[in-house]
Amino acid sequence: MVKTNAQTIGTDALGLALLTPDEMGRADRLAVERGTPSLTLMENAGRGVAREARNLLGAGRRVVVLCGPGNNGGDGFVAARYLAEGGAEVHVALLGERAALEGDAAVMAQRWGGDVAPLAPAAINGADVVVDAMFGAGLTRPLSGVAAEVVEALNASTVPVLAVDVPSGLDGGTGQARGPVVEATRTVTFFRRKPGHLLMPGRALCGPVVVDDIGIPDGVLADIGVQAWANAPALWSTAFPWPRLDGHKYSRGHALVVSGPAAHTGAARLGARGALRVGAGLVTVASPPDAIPVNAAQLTAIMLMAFDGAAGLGHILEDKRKNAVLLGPALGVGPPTRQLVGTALASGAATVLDADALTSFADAPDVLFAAVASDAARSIVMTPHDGEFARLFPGSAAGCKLARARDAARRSGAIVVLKGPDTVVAAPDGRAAINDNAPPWLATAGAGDVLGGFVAGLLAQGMPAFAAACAAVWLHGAAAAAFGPGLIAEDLPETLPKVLRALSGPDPR
Ligand SMILES: NC(=O)C1=CN([C@@H]2O[C@H](COP(=O)(O)OP(=O)(O)OC[C@H]3O[C@@H](n4cnc5c(N)ncnc54)[C@H](O)[C@@H]3O)[C@@H](O)[C@H]2O)[C@H](O)CC1
Ligand SMILES: [K+]
Repeated sequence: MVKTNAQTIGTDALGLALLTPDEMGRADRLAVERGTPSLTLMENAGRGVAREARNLLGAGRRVVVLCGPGNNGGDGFVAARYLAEGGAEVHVALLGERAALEGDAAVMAQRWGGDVAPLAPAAINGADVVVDAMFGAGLTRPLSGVAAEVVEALNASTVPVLAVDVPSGLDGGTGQARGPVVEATRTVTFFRRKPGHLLMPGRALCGPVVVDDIGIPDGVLADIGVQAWANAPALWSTAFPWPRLDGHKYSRGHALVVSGPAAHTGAARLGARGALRVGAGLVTVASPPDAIPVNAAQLTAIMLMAFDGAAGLGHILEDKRKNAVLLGPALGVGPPTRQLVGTALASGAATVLDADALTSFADAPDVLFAAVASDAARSIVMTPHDGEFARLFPGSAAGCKLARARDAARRSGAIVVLKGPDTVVAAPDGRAAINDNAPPWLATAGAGDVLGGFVAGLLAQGMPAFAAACAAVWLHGAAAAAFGPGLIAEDLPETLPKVLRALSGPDPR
């Protein structure tokens, strides 16, 4: 087990660690300090690139390797050598002078021994596959000049492109491109993925990412102090509230979901259904008087309680068995909802704030953050989409999604789930998980309501907030993927059991 941030991450979660380009450079250096020559790292990296290029080459023969002026290019020279030794027709094109190459890259260029042409758009003509070894972790500014022209030619062609480490032009730390960027068919990277391999548009630009072991020992991760992970069951399964033989519905918590008025009750029922399906022992919808008939007509195992205003909600939450509350969807934006949020936060129950519960504080975020900070130990999760996020955290509206979510979690004191195709879950202490299993058809009305219910249901069962938010986001994506296109929000809770079975938790004890 590796202890990090007072959180025990199972050793099988080590594979989920995400390293920034700087952290990756540190991993390289630590590996060298521990006895693996950097040339060996590059040899191993280039050999893996050659393997992946051969896979893409298929029946073709002509490989063009585009090399940049640094060690990304060094990887390319190694790959060229292996591909030529394997019988491919290999052409290398280099940005800059061969004599200007330094260090490991210069050594590998020397070992290549074959011709090296100047980098130019025409270099890719007739290629059956192109290896993009121009820029990797050392990118410092947008591509320009001939590199930009080559990228433009590549993206206009249909030739398969294998990117080395990251597609040239992509910032491996942020997943963003500040200028021309290669649209790769596949990417091969080394030791661990970077946040930019999972964050959009990086994930789309990389294509499938292959992670090769090049001889860097996992032990370096403890020295680096990993703060970001890819979201997957290995990250949170040890904290997942699998049912126990001696359990009963009261031992599995009681989630409360606050309903909107009569014409806006579906969101609460979607959340409630999600909370029940994910395992909360009991779920109650708290309904304003005018919505009682419509909610009552549509609820079965989910219970119903009437409340009228913040005082009424406070009265319900005096019953501490209701230990998790979800509010926001379809409540309406304005002071009444702000009062409901204040009541929920004051109750001590684990709280999930979504939609209108967030937007209602758009003109006074610090009021919300003060209420959240009042009990920092409590489990509070915010689940904004980009629009709600921009209203609450206007200063963090642009830039790297990972950094924005972390900044928001630190400022608010809550777990922040910044939703999207690359949902980021961030904790105030800097821990973050990036989720990459959500299919595009998850973007459907009400899906966010179900996600809030999954979070509330896991919190009700006592799961720690960061782990609960990561698990809920992953289950949400997995249920959508399992169902397939044509998904509507109502299908998510009903597909969850199939996903939970596949997770195959420990035999009940
Ligand atoms: N043992 C090792 O070092 C290993 C390294 N790996 C590979 O190394 C690269 C990172 O190499 P690095 O030399 O740091 O940077 P790049 O090759 O990505 O960039 C080259 C060089 O280019 C300059 N530069 C940056 N941006 C631009 C730009 N827009 N236009 C022109 N020039 C630019 C800058 O000076 C850079 O230094 C890593 O990605 C791996 O592929 C192996 O993976 C493992 C062993
Ligand atoms: K590259």
